[in-house]
Amino acid sequence: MCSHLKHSIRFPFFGGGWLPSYSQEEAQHIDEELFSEYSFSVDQLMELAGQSCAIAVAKGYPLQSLLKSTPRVLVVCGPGNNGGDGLVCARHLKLFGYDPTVLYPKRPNKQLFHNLTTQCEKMEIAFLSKMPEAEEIDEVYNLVVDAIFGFSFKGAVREPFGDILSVLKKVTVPIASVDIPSGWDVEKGSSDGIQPDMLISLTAPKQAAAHFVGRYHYLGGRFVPPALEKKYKLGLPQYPGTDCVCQLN
Ligand SMILES: NC(=O)C1=CN([C@@H]2O[C@H](COP(=O)(O)OP(=O)(O)OC[C@H]3O[C@@H](n4cnc5c(N)ncnc54)[C@H](OP(=O)(O)O)[C@@H]3O)[C@@H](O)[C@H]2O)[C@@H](O)CC1
Ligand SMILES: [K+]
Repeated sequence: MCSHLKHSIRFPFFGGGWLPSYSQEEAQHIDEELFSEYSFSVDQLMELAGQSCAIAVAKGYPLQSLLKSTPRVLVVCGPGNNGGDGLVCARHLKLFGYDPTVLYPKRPNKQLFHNLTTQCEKMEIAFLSKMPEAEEIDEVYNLVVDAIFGFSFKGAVREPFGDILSVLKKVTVPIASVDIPSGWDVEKGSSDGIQPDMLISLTAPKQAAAHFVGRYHYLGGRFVPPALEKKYKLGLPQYPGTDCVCQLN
């Protein structure tokens, strides 16, 4: 376990101050420790993470500001826990009055993901069988939630996600990325990757967040116990009041 952070970059956050960012390995250690030492379950943290993503989306793109006549949002979910955050986010967006549609092309055979999928279906959230073309997305949806890959993404993108990311590079509606813009190297970012308008960093920003140039950067996942924050020198900002997201830019 590493509790000493060697590679943090610092960047300013809303209201003043600085926040360190974390390497892929550091993010994975923090994640593991939350489950092993602090006895959280994945379901618990995923619910809080996904709900904070929905709240950040609602703050950045309020219902009354949407340009289309129906509040449709496309939520693209990947095969890991980032995709699970997307399913939770879709469910909470529905509760907030949005009309989410989910694309979930590679579904892991695990009870957690079956449950999250059923919960969405029972809330009459539609699932697409294929990725729409960029023009159709621009025409039908107000924004896209990118929950394809998070901090475990590595190497060249494998299909079907290569094609999906190619479409997302062409859309002109805003993209809100969960934890990391999908397809970006978790530490170095990607100059020719998708360029989200919103990034919701979970627990703490990863190093790639330093390359984010969109309008809204939120921190979500207000579940870090103080002792863990101290051990990893997370230096998290003060969340306002009882809010579970904090705007960083
Ligand atoms: N403590 C926290 O902060 C919390 C974090 N949470 C969330 O968890 C996220 C991390 O989740 P994670 O570890 O499951 O991995 P994630 O990034 O979703 O992707 C793994 C999947 O992607 C695949 N894959 C990888 N590379 C690929 C490639 N090149 N091309 C194609 N596929 C590729 C890989 O496939 P495989 O290697 O199995 O084929 C695997 O199936 C984190 O970012 C945050 O959103 C919250 O839910 C809870 C609290
Ligand atoms: K993502």
